[in-house]
Amino acid sequence: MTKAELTIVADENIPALEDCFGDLGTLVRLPGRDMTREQLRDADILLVRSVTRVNEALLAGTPVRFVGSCTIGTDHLDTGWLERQGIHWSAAPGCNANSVVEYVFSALAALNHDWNGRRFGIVGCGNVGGLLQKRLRALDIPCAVYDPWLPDNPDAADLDRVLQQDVICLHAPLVKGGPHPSLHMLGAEQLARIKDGAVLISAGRGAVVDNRALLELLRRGRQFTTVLDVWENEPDIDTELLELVDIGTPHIAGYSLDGKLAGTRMIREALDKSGLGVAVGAVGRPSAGGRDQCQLPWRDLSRPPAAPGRAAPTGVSSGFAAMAALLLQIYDPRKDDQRLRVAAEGELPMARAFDQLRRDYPERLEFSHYRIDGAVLTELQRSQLKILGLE
Ligand SMILES: NC(=O)C1=CN([C@@H]2O[C@H](COP(=O)(O)OP(=O)(O)OC[C@H]3O[C@@H](n4cnc5c(N)ncnc54)[C@H](O)[C@@H]3O)[C@@H](O)[C@H]2O)C=CC1
Ligand SMILES: O=C(O)C(=O)[C@H](O)COP(=O)(O)O
Repeated sequence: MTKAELTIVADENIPALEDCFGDLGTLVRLPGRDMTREQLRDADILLVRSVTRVNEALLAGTPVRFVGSCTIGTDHLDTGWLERQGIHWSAAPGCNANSVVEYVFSALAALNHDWNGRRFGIVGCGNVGGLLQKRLRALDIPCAVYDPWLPDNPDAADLDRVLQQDVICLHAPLVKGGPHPSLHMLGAEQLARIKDGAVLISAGRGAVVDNRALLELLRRGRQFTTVLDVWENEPDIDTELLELVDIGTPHIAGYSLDGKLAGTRMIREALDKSGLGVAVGAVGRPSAGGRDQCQLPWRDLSRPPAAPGRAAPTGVSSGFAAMAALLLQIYDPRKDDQRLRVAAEGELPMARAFDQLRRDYPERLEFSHYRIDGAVLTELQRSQLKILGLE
């Protein structure tokens, strides 16, 4: 790219855009869900999140040479087509993995479902599932892992065995072809194998679970607890399914501020590495130094938040509930669940309400920003909270 200034078209929901890309040229912010080819007529760089389908229909005939998705998932990118066109692309592997793992523990805390003494099943053991497995191992909690691409995982098991565990966490990407497709990997047959009393947490991609089959099962009164962060047909999710799940959230498991900023920063780094933009940055408008600015939010984040920076005693003084209450002071997924249920009852069509909740998502910082403040906890609980990231 040899233009003095680049045109960067970006999803308006990407944080720190100015900090991370402002030195390169003109930033055009657009709603990600509705981007059109016409809007990319002058774009050199396209920055998206998971809601923009990036394919021939969007990009053919545009000058876009670099596509960056500030997300872990890549199922919205037609990577084959991009590569055939010589369009450089990058996603942000692992950027919000910690946020998703914290969502899992927060959901269990919200359900007052003590993880001690339970057995976990993990489906998909990459950055998210792998981090969850690492935390569980540190907590001395057994787990079984189904990931057909990782047969040597020390906890490797087949899917059936994983579905027999007490807490089943789904973190597989959406894969439609190849030897191990994940589309509807949990259909009626697999869902029927989940034990009564178990907890199913789906935080990978919605269509890994056949939502209709799940709805049928829940309608028939199956007694396992369901936590859905991801849904089929987002943003127009099935509101009857929402009514029947125990916790339902609008695809925000990865929405810690830390995770979102990491996504933006990783894409800037990928752009720099690609060589498509660095030279332009040097001859472009005077800059305070793009990459340094890009670090700024990180320095800000290293300060404890104004309030609350501490998780303090809550009146719940014993057992798992005390530990759960502390975690819920930091992040309580039931608040996201409530907002989604209220939105589903409101005047906006579901799809718009779902997207609006995601766009206006409140700032959420990860556990590592918090310190325990004089709560009455056992040594075991303190060490568990430390493993989860609190001091
Ligand atoms: N709810 C949310 O907010 C978020 C959801 N995600 C989703 O979670 C997915 C996983 O994230 P990462 O672990 O970071 O991705 P990753 O790419 O690091 O790991 C994915 C793992 O899934 C495995 N896998 C592939 N096909 C599978 C199948 N059919 N069955 C079981 N495992 C399979 C792969 O071998 C790999 O180890 C992402 O692809 C994304 O779709 C990611 C971040 C946030
Ligand atoms: O990183 C991913 O993959 C995710 O699922 C994101 O957290 C989803 O966020 P949006 O890209 O849809 O804002």
